[in-house]
Amino acid sequence: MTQPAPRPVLDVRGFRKTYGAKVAANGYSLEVDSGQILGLVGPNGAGKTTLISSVVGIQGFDGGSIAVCGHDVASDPVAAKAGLAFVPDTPSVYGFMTGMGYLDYVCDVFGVPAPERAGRIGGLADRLAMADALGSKASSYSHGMQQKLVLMGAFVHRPALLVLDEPFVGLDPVATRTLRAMLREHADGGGAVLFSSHVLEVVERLCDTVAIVRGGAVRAQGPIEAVMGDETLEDVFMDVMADGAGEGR
Ligand SMILES: Nc1ncnc2c1ncn2[C@@H]1O[C@H](COP(=O)(O)OP(=O)(O)OP(=O)(O)O)[C@@H](O)[C@H]1O
Repeated sequence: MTQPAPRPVLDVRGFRKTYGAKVAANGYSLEVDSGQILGLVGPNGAGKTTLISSVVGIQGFDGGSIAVCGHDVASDPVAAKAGLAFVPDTPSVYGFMTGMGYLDYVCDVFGVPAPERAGRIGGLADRLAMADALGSKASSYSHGMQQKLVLMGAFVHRPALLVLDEPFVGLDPVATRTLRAMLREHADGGGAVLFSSHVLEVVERLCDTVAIVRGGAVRAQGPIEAVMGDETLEDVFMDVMADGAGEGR
């Protein structure tokens, strides 16, 4: 990133989303500052993808506001999207494009200067063991390779905010370790990260802050040490699940 991002990089206030009678987000707030990684955890159907979909602008919402780098996603969506990259839970790439063609396309969309592209792409390809694959069509890639390509596309334009839905699913152990390091470096370089995961050990190791959602509500959030106290994140998660068991998820 060339300029320090405004604080907070992601500002979610009073976020409310319903699907018919189903309340998938009940009006909660959360923030991610520059330098921070926020882990979003919760059981299946808790509302994690709902939040992420609204943050990245692929789904509207019913109440509250979301701003990325100070740009409101509803009233200024292009500016908000220019500041973020999104990695969905299922990689979706154009199979007819080569990996290099896809990355070049992403660089075009986000205005990555041409002289910088080869260096950035080469560096990411080396780290994620994708150098030999970029000349092949994405349709020939395995699931994990497609995931790596989408990750490369997210990192290549150096967004202020990285939003990732279950980013570790499908990655091999080496790539998992590499991605953890890349997310940490992104934050340490002044970026912000929001990601969802069911792998609590990864969240515990990697994140600065955590939000535990259940039934469309944030049940616990804050600095990860404060949320965990003397327990593991798994213990706290189980406490949250047990508390109010029988409520809708
Ligand atoms: N398009 C939709 N139409 C109706 N209900 C939906 C829709 N998308 C999500 N929901 C409901 O909203 C709630 C939250 O779903 P969401 O996908 O956000 O959960 P999640 O935390 O991402 O779950 P998972 O961990 O299983 O991916 C669930 O009850 C789900 O059934």
